[in-house]
Amino acid sequence: MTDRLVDARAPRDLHSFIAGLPKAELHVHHVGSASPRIVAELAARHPDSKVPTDPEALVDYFTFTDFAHFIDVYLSVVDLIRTPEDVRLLTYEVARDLARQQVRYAELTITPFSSTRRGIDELGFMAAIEDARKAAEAEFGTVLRWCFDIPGEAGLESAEETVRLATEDRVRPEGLVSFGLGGPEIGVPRPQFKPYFDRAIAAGLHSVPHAGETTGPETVWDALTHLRAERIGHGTSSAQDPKLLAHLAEHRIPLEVCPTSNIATRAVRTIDEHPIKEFVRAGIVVTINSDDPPMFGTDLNNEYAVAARLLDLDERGLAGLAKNAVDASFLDDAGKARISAEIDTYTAAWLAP
Ligand SMILES: O=C(O)c1cccc(C(=O)CC[C@H]2O[C@@H](n3cnc4c(=O)[nH]cnc43)[C@H](O)[C@@H]2O)c1
Ligand SMILES: [Zn+2]
Repeated sequence: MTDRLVDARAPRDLHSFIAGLPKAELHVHHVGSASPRIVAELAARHPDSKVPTDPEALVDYFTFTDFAHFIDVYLSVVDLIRTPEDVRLLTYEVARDLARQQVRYAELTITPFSSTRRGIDELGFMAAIEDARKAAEAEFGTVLRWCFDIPGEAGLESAEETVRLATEDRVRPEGLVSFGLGGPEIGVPRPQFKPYFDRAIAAGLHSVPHAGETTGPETVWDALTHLRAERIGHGTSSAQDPKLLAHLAEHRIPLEVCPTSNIATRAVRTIDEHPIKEFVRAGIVVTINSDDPPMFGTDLNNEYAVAARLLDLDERGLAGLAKNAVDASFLDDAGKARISAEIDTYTAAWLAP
C-alpha cells in the first residue's frame, strides 16, 4: 500500500491501533481489489494483456485523469479475468488482503455481467466465488458476502442479466446479500433501473446503489425513491442539499464513504474539501470504506487513518466508526454482536493503563 494520494498523517500509535482494530468493509469492488501481486499473477496467465505487471508501472497506470479514465483502466483489469480459476484466485487473494487488515466481514461488490459477457460460464463463475468464500472463512476467519451490481452504462441488457444471475435459483450464489448499481452516473439516470431493483428486492436482496459520486444530490434522491436504497454508495454530493442530509440522518440511511477514491477519480478536488465532516455533523451514519484500494493506492486501514484526521478522532472515535460499519452491514444480529464485542474488547485493552 502506498500513501501516494492522501497522506493520512495520523499519529503512529493511531496507525497501530487501526491496524489491529477488527473491522467490516461494506464498499469494496472485486476486480478493483486486485493487488499488484494478483494483477501480476493474472497477467502471467494471460501475457497478451496491456496491463503492466511491474509495481512501479502500475502506479502510473493507476493514476486517473477523471472518472471515465478510471473506468477504462478498470475494464482493462476486468479483461485479465478469463476463467473460473482466475475468478477463484482473485476472490481468495482479496480475502487474504482483507484478513491481513483485521477485516472480519466484507460485502464485496461483484459485476457478474462483465465476466459472463466476456465468455466466463455463469455456473463456473458462481462456483469459483463460493469456493473462495468458504475457503477464506475457514482459513482466514473473514466472512465474505456478495453484492451484485449492474454496470449502468452497459444499458438495460446488463440490468436484466444481473438481476437474472442474482435471482435465478439455479445460479444465485449462497453468499449474495445485496444488489447494486455502479459505473458512471452522468447520462445513466437511476429511475430506469427501478424494475430490476424491484425484482431483486422481492427476491430478498438489499438495495445498495452508488449515487451522488459523480453527479448531484438529485441522484441520491432518485436512488432512495426509485431504487429503495438502504445504504448509499458514496453519496458525496448529498452535502449540497441540507434537506437530503436531514433525510439520510432521520431515516438512518448509512453512507458508504470512500475518501481516497473520491480524490483519485477527481470527484472531490482535495481531501480537505471532502464532505465527511458535514455528514457526521448532520447526524448521518457514516461508514468508512476503500472502494478499489490498490487502484487508488490505499487500503481500509489507510481510509480509517484519513477519517481520523478529517474528523479529529481518537481510538474511541475510530472504534465508533468501525461499529457503524458492523451495524450497517447485512450480517445477522449474532454476527454483528460478535464483531462489535470484539471491537469493544480490543479498544478497552488498547486503552487500559
Ligand atoms: O463490462 C463491460 O463490458 C462494461 C461495459 C460498459 C460499462 C461498464 C462499466 O461501467 C463498468 C463499471 C464498473 O466499475 C465498477 N466500479 C468500481 N469502482 C467504482 C466506483 O467508485 N464507482 C462506480 N463504479 C465503480 C463497478 O462495479 C462496475 O463493475 C462495463
Ligand atoms: Zn464503488
